[in-house]
Amino acid sequence: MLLKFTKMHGLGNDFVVVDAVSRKVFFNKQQIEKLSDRNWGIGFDQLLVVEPPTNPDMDFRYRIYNSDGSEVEHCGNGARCFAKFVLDRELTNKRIINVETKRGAIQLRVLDGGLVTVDMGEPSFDPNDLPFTAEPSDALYSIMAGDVEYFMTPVSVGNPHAVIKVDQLTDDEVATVETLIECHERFPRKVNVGFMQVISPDEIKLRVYERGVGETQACGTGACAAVVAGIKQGWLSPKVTAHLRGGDLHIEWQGEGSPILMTGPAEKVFEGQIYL
Ligand SMILES: N[C@@H](CCC[C@H](N)C(=O)O)C(=O)O
Repeated sequence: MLLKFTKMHGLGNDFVVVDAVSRKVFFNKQQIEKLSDRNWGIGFDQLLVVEPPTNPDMDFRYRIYNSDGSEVEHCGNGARCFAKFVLDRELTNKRIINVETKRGAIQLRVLDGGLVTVDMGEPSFDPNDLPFTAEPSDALYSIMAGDVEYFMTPVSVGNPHAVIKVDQLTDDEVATVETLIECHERFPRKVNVGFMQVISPDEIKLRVYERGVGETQACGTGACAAVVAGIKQGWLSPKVTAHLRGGDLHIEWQGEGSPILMTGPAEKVFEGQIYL
């Protein structure tokens, strides 16, 4: 089968986006792994599959797969690219788009100038929601990664994140987390790991080692998790700019009971076709 796709990115977090509204398309794990391979396939961090909604109140459903073939609940950078994709392809002309994801319903608002604001829903700090094996607590949680003890905040924004505050971001830390924290036995469904440096109450630097992918140029849900963790711990104010390797995201959270709002860009790189 010849598969038509669009290559997109949100701050360098890259995606292959497929229109499964106009024509049904299904992928198995092996196909996704092969397509995601940067030597043998197209190469991407996540595959986004745009489908018709199953709920009549929604405009679309979209499914998200990591490059290792695992299906995930939520993808912040992907949601913005999804909005640009459905508008560019004239699958909708709405600028407020309601979408079903594995995490539940999300709302996307396309702003003048092309930026997209995503209502990411409410975060949860309950370890059971990630899941993370621990008794709920307001303090930081200690976790051993090899010989090193890290102190982290577990956050679910639909997908699981461990947020670790560091004084200075270094390559070493990010490189060692793969098996040590992402696959730690206390995270039975694995975890995305964010290392956050607080620059001021409204500015952070962040690097994220993504579950099922590795370190990416940017992670939207990771930025949301880091900011809400920082607000909860009293380090950050409600509106924060997150500097990621690929650029900046603007995150707003007014506290318990409020949704997280994430604003950032979405770019198309090219269109292509490949035999599946
Ligand atoms: N790149 C994404 C997150 C994608 C999913 C993540 N790797 C997971 O497994 O939960 C983003 O921009 O949020």
